Amino acid sequence: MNAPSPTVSAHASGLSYVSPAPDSPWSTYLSQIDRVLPYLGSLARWAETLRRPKRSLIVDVPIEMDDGTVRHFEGYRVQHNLSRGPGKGGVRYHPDVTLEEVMALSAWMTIKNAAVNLPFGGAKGGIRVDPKKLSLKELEKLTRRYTSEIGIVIGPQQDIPAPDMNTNAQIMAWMMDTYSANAGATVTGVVTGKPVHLGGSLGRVKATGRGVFVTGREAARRIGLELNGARVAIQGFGNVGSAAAELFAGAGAKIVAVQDHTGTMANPNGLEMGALIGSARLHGGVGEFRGGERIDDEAFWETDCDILVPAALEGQVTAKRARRLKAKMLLEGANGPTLPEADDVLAERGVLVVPDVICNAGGVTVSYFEWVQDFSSFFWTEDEINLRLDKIMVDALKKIWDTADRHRVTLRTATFAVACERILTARQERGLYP
Ligand SMILES: NC(=O)C1=CN([C@@H]2O[C@H](COP(=O)(O)OP(=O)(O)OC[C@H]3O[C@@H](n4cnc5c(N)ncnc54)[C@H](O)[C@@H]3O)[C@@H](O)[C@H]2O)C=CC1
Ligand SMILES: O=C(O)CCC(=O)C(=O)O
Repeated sequence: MNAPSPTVSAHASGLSYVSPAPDSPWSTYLSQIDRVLPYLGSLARWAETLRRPKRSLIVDVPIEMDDGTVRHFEGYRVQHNLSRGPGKGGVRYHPDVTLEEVMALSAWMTIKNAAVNLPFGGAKGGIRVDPKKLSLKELEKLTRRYTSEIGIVIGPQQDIPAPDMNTNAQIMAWMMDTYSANAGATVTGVVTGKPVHLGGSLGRVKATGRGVFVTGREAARRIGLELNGARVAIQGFGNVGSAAAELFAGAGAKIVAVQDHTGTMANPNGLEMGALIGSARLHGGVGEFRGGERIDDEAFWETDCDILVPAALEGQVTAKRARRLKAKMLLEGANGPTLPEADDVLAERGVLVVPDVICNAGGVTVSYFEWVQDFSSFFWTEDEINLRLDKIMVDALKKIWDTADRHRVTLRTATFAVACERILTARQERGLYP
């Protein structure tokens, strides 16, 4: 009898990763892989490697709450692919986090790290929790216990977490401290995105937004769109969205609409960035800002703009919304914001999509710089970091653009082609026998 095919055995194990729910992040990722296969030549025979995570860890994270009760949270760390180096990718705290979502986020890290040629595989982690409902003490306990639980798979040479949605430098500091306490020595290189006093890198906080701006500026130049005076709409005003907004405004663009979980604010003459950032900080979101008009959340997708930046959650750009967009260019600050069907609509309508796996790679690029600086204990200036970041992003986009022209495909498929060639070549060269 023939051995069962990997697909059959994955089904038999009860995992959902072979037939995910339509429009789920993992199904979006699998469809992106299907689309790149014709451009991989003989390397396509290794494609199954990309369709299954190397290692998925589910952990139970019990903590004592401030009222004395004990609550259990579910946490994850998925290492999607380790062919090119240690796992690398952020940690998300969100009430909707699932294993399947973390699988997709870790897979996009594999593609992203290869697209900008960082010596990393892809990984991601998360806890299903609404951190806004925890006290600071509960948040610290949760982070420390989660770090101890995933301590068996992370490490500066194994897998290096970093911030993602609802996590930040303070959370990275607690993770570093817990890992170090368990290891019996300070190990700064186990996470990136740390505070600068603890081995963090200058420039990391704004690096993802900066990468969105730099790729956006390059793409705009190539399609003849003048940034000075361009109208930009942004969904998500957290780490990524707010940093990108500031840089676009600094280049003379008008931020005409901003949406976050507290509402959507618009002003066709441009929202004043300093005031908006101050108000968002004070009120925990943009919804209380008085320098613009509050509009219906769904109307955001019809904003009269040149550039639209989704910088919040996955699956936001549906086919229906894609048909209504007025933007000439979509810059994916978020991971996985566009569904495959919407990609097709946007391509048909001639809307340029700069995909997540290159557009938001600025964060992990500076995380790589941080990891290198931690190893050498020699720290660079912010100017050095920004210069190196800009060069990596511009060079990577050029290669992707050339690939898109050569194969006559979208920038997303071209980014996957560049990345998958690197990943699968590494896989092939490592061989099959341990
Ligand atoms: N932080 C980083 O370095 C990187 C983040 N990303 C991606 O960028 C996206 C945003 O991440 P961060 O800015 O770090 O997170 P954050 O936690 O700093 O901000 C998230 C923003 O999204 C908004 N948001 C949440 N739910 C929303 C909803 N239903 N509708 C509209 N807005 C909503 C929040 O209000 C907040 O403004 C995520 O997709 C993340 O994976 C990608 C690369 C690196
Ligand atoms: O900085 C990092 O290591 C990862 C950032 C991240 O999670 C992402 O790019 O989606």
